[in-house]
Amino acid sequence: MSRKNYFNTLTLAQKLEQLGRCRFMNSSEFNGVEALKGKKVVIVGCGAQGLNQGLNMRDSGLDVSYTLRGAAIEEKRQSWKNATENGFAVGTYEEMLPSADLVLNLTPDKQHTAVINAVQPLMKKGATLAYSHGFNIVEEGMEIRKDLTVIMVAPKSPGTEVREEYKRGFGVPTLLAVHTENDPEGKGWDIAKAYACATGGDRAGCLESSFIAEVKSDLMGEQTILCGLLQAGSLLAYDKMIEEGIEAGWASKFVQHSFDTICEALKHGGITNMMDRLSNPAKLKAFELSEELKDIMRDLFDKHQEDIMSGAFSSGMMADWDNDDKDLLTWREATNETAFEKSTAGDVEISEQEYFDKGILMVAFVRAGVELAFESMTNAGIKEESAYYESLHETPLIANTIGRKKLYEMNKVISDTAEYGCYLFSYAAVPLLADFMKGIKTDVIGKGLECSCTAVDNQELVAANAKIRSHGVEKIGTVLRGHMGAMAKIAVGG
Ligand SMILES: NC(=O)C1=CN([C@@H]2O[C@H](COP(=O)(O)OP(=O)(O)OC[C@H]3O[C@@H](n4cnc5c(N)ncnc54)[C@H](OP(=O)(O)O)[C@@H]3O)[C@@H](O)[C@H]2O)C=CC1
Ligand SMILES: CC[C@](O)(C(C)=O)C(=O)O
Ligand SMILES: [Mg+2]
Ligand SMILES: [Mg+2]
Repeated sequence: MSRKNYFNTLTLAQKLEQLGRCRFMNSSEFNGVEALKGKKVVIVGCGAQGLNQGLNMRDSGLDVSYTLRGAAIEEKRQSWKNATENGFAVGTYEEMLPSADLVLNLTPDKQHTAVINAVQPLMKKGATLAYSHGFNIVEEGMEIRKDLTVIMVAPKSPGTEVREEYKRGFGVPTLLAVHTENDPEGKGWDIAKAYACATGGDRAGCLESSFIAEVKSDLMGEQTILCGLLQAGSLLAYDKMIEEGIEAGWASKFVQHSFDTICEALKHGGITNMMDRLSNPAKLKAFELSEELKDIMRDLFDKHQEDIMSGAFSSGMMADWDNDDKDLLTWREATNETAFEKSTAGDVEISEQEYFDKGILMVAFVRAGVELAFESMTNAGIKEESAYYESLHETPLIANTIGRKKLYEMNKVISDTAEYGCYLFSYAAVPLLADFMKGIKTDVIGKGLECSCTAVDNQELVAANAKIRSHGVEKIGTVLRGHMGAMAKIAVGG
């Protein structure tokens, strides 16, 4: 199939301008859902994002319905059940699209070209088409009818959390964009802002972004720290504990809940707070391991970012699409067959603090992964705010999915694009870390440091703390978490 990488058609100046678009939007810039009041919103697809965004938008007072491909309706597939069991009207493209004012394309990225080719001829003149990820526009060069407005509202979160946060009276950080080639009436921003208000995104923090900045950062986050490294770290940690004689049920439960437990500390106070949950000797050990991990994995992180920027990643994945998803399905099968995935969590108590004290290696994986992803993204021209959302901010949300049903759940909940990238990274990272893992013992995974003394060298501790706290992800994180805290209070009336 012939595809044209839109990003690669731009001049260097245009690429840099698009990539550098990133502005934190003030809450005074939003006017609620006004621009969409009385308009007909039709969502194509009712999966992870489709269902949860639709529920939020309806609760925000909008007229929301769904359109599904014919077979999904005839066979009453899961997407049909998702929509109808939640009381939404569902119809064919022909029934629903001609009267729609705003059409949200929330189908898998692989299907976008076919979906858009089927959907756009039925859309009325001057309607708006929305995406939650810009792959189709940026990497496949999809061209949309010139009378249609094209926007993007991309939640930086799995669909389940988009809904849960909204129900709490809040939302998830969201990137907004209007496609420069498709804003014929100049209404794109008003619609994108109203859409973000309807999903609750405005309450958590929105960035004025571009399709390009979203794609190049989203792909990087999901491949490396958000999914790829959480998968590699889980598999390596479990295998090591079994090799070292730790009881399998305990190891299984420990790995399943380790990242979500330690990332709760990350969510509240960044890497600094996560590391501060360790005793000083354990913190120094985690610091040393994470420095080593950063040295080993830096080139791999940079390669993923480079391949994303050049288009090599997307052409590789699209070749797999054209090959009936052979690599994706092989990796999925291999992941399901790993010892960790096949293990059963034991009926054992593990306290919250134990996840830190006995999981020094897991803390090291998180620090190394968050910092490397942030560094690779910002070195490539992605702005710090976007890089923060795609590294530190979203890691706890993805870790929660592993806590629910291990790697199976994570890979099911994320998009197919993220799942492919996750395997691509993790199946490169696991062998890369083989020698490092040979030196790992139960003092850093499974049992904790043997020595109970808390003495450390002052200079060493001061230097480690300074390096952790002065990292760019900590500085921008403090600012963005400050906005989120303030907005959460406003949203819940506190
Ligand atoms: N998963 C996530 O949390 C996130 C996803 N995104 C983006 O959101 C978009 C949607 O992803 P996601 O929610 O994961 O998708 P899902 O895989 O969960 O949803 C698939 C939906 O699309 C429908 N569908 C699949 N193939 C076709 C087709 N050929 N024609 C019409 N409908 C089809 C399915 O219905 P059926 O097969 O029954 O017809 C189903 O309702 C993607 O662009 C993704 O990158 C962005 C942020 C996070
Ligand atoms: C992290 C994966 C993601 O980008 C997301 C949930 O934000 C996706 O594509 O699923
Ligand atoms: Mg994402
Ligand atoms: Mg994604």
